[in-house]
Amino acid sequence: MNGVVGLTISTGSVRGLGSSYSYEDLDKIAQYVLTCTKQRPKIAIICGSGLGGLAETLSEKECLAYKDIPNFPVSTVPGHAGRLVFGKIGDKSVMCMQGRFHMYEGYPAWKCAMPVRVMKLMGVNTLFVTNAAGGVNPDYHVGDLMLIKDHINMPGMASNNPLVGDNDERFGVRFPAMTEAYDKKLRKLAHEIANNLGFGDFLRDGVYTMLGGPSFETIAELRYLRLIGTDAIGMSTCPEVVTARHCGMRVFGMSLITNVCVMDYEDDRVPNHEEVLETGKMRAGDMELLIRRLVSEMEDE
Ligand SMILES: O=P(O)(O)O[C@H]1O[C@H](CO)[C@@H](O)[C@H]1O
Ligand SMILES: Nc1nc2[nH]cnc2c(=O)[nH]1
Repeated sequence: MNGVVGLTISTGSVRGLGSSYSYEDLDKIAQYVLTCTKQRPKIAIICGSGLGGLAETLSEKECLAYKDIPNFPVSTVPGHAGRLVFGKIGDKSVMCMQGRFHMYEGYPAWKCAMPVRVMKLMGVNTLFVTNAAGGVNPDYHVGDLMLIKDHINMPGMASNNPLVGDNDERFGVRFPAMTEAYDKKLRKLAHEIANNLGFGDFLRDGVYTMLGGPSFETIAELRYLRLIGTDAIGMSTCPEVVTARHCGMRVFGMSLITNVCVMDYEDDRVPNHEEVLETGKMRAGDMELLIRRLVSEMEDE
């Protein structure tokens, strides 16, 4: 397959840390992907666990399996189809990742986020990230939609930041700010649209925390996460968002609360991935509607 684009992965970071894909390697992947679609999207959407249905709603749909893209990772998790879907929402070209990469699959943080750099090199300037998450905030209910206003990147705090390693200034600066990781204007517009759609009762605004997974949290861990300001907990998203902000992309994030996080030793409920996927089915339609409206109504960058 490498022969398709003549891509061999180059030396990588001098100290063996961080991405082993150079700017040129990623650009070859981006140019290859562009040969597989007539769309030239400026908007990309990463679909979380069980949330890939949004990609099915695109018009003029074209699909490209990750396994058919030279040097692209592959999805290993149920609920992540493992393909790029190109098409249109209204008159806007978009691309969806129907399935993302997680650190618990064995991918380092930079590799989880590597598709974001490919998107950037394809011309994308706005990234939508969605995920399935557990509700840590006791006021949250299963089926709530949470607009992500900020995140706590736990793996990143332990040096599993996707930007670890040599910095290529063509992507961004060595020390990027993350104070406004999630675009305020898009969040405001999403609130307005959600209220018009009658979603006010189940729309939240909160802080997403990423843990590496794949085990769900202990009760003591959940109590700690709440203390530090977590509203929703998951195992993804932060590497993608940090990488997107590093290369100057505008980011909008949304979590679907798929399960309650049990924080009481007397409570026998346990989280499981099947429940996560089931909740996705229950609320996915509303999430899709909100994102489609947002894409249609937002200003181009
Ligand atoms: O974050 P996404 O990919 O939506 O998936 C979430 O759901 C899975 C656990 O059920 C984990 O992968 C967690 O991160
Ligand atoms: N870590 C974590 N990830 C999730 N993804 C969906 N639900 C959960 C959860 O409760 N915890």
